[in-house]
Parts: sequence; structure tokens; C-alpha cells
Amino acid sequence: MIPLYHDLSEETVLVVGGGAVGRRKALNFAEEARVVVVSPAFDDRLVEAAAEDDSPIGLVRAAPNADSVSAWVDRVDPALVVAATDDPAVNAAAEAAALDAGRLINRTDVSGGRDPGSVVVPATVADDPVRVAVSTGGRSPALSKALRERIGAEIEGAGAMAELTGELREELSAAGVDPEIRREAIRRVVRSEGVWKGLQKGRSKARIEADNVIEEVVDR
Ligand SMILES: C[C@@]1(CC(=O)O)c2cc3[nH]c(cc4nc(cc5[nH]c(cc(n2)[C@H]1CCC(=O)O)[C@@](C)(CC(=O)O)[C@@H]5CCC(=O)O)C(CC(=O)O)=C4CCC(=O)O)c(CCC(=O)O)c3CC(=O)O
Ligand SMILES: NC(=O)C1=CN([C@@H]2O[C@H](COP(=O)(O)OP(=O)(O)OC[C@H]3O[C@@H](n4cnc5c(N)ncnc54)[C@H](O)[C@@H]3O)[C@@H](O)[C@H]2O)C=CC1
Repeated sequence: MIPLYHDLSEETVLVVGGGAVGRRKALNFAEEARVVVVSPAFDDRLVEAAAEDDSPIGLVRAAPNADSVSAWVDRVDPALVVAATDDPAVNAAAEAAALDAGRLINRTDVSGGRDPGSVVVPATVADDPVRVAVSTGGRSPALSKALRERIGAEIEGAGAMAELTGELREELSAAGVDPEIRREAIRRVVRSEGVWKGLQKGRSKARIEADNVIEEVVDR
């Protein structure tokens, strides 16, 4: 499986099943998308999240069976369906309905043997705009979670580094610096211990360190 980052803003995600797993998926996707959860009962924390002002999460109390779940796909018109009930027959029907309608499907109750269009949700950790996603190919979700916790410490400050170097590459481009020299300068900045340390002290410290690194390659 090849990891891809998918922009779900302006899209709707349909979560079938509102238990602990449905709640985790709903909260995750609600960071970006509208989320509709269809279930006969809901996890308490999901109810709280849906009750917040301007919550992107909508709860619909219903218990579709294997025959009627496709009607919810038609009605909600989601980009992605998450099958998160504790009934494998309903989850399988949700999968079939999503694939029939040409939508993505996340089966939460199976690990291997996926059809095209079937996606897994990785463990993710972010220092925005930097995001790292971990999957074990469905083999060990608990390991994905444990690795995610370790990687969190590793990427501290990466968001600020992304912002700084994003700005520098724009400035160097605008100044007409030869592209190969610009790339070398940026590659050195992201590997510079001095710049990483500078970021801990603040943006302007980091900027001074970065300018020193850039001076080594760019004639300005
Ligand atoms: C295939 C996949 C499909 C999908 O959901 O996309 C899937 C499937 C299954 N998970 C199961 C169990 C657990 N899942 C977790 C946790 C997470 N599971 C997530 C993803 C995935 N889970 C996809 C593969 C990811 C990969 O490739 O590694 C994470 C990463 C992302 C998320 O869901 O948000 C999230 C961590 C979030 C975080 O970062 O915190 C824990 C740990 C815990 O709860 O503490 C346990 C218990 C311990 C264990 O079993 O490992 C079971 C067995 C159910 C049963 O026993 O009946 C199945 C079904 C099966 O394996 O058949
Ligand atoms: N992907 C993952 O990370 C994990 C997946 N699982 C799998 O996910 C499934 C769900 O796990 P939990 O959320 O812990 O179970 P749960 O029992 O807490 O939640 C199941 C939810 O589905 C709802 N439901 C039942 N029939 C329904 C129907 N016909 N239509 C809509 N909703 C219906 C129930 O009301 C309940 O809210 C498990 O069966 C397991 O196979 C379990 C743990 C982790």
C-alpha cells in the first residue's frame, strides 16, 4: 500500500457505527471534513463533540441493515465511508455500497485482503504543517500507535523549520538565485544543527543561523 495525503476539506465522511472506534475515526476526520455518523447508539464523547457550537459532526440515530446501508451512502454523498459497526455483515454491505458508488472505504474490522478503493487510517502525528503517518500494513495497529508516540518527540520543531525554509525558498527564488544553488542552500538549512537549535530560541535567532548557512553557498 502506498501512503497518500488526501485533502478532505469541503468533503463529507460517513461513519457507520458510533462506538469507540467510530468516535475515534469521526474526531480524526472532523479536523478537516464534515462528518455524519449513523448509529443506533453513540459513544458519550462523540455526543459531547457533536454538541459543540459549529461542530462539523452530525449524529443520525438509525440502525441500517445490510440492505438499507447503501441508501445512506446515496443520501449523505460522502467521499469516504468508514465501516465501524460491530456487525461484520453491515460493515461488508457498507463496503460494497461505497465501492459501488465509487467512494473510498475504510473497513475498521479487517486488516488484510483489501479491494481497490479500500483505505486504512494510519496513526498520525503532526507539528503543523508537518505530518507523519505510520502504518504496519494492518499487522499491528498497537505498534503504529506506539511508534507515533515516539516520533512525536522526534519531529518537535519541524513545523517551524518547514515555515522558515518555505519562506527562504520563496525569497531565494524571487531573488533569481540559480535553482541548483537554491536547492543546495535549502538542503543545508534543514540539516543544520545550528538552525534547529536556533528555532528553539525563536524565529529571529533561527533566521540568523539560516542566513549564515545560506551565505556559504549563495553569493548575495
Ligand atoms: C487495518 C486498520 C483499519 C483501519 O481502521 O483503518 C485497523 C484494524 C484493526 N485495529 C484493531 C485493533 C486496534 N486498533 C488500535 C488503534 C488504531 N488502529 C488504527 C488503524 C488501523 N486499525 C488500520 C491499520 C493501521 C496499521 O496499518 O497499522 C490507528 C493506527 C488509526 C486510527 O484508527 O485512528 C489507531 C491508533 C491511533 C493512534 O495513533 O492513537 C488499537 C490500539 C488501542 O486501541 O490502543 C487496537 C488494539 C490493539 C491491537 O489489536 O493492535 C483491530 C482488531 C479489533 C479486534 O480485536 O477485534 C483491527 C481489525 C483487524 O485487525 O482485523
Ligand atoms: N480499526 C480499529 O482501530 C479497531 C477496530 N475494531 C473493530 O471495530 C469494530 C467496532 O469496535 P468498537 O467501536 O470498539 O465497538 P462498539 O461495540 O463500541 O461500537 C459498535 C457501534 O456500532 C453500532 N452499530 C451496531 N449495529 C449498527 C448498525 N446496523 N448500523 C449502524 N451502527 C451500528 C453500535 O450502536 C455501536 O455504537 C469491532 O467490531 C472491531 O472489529 C476494534 C478496535 C480497533
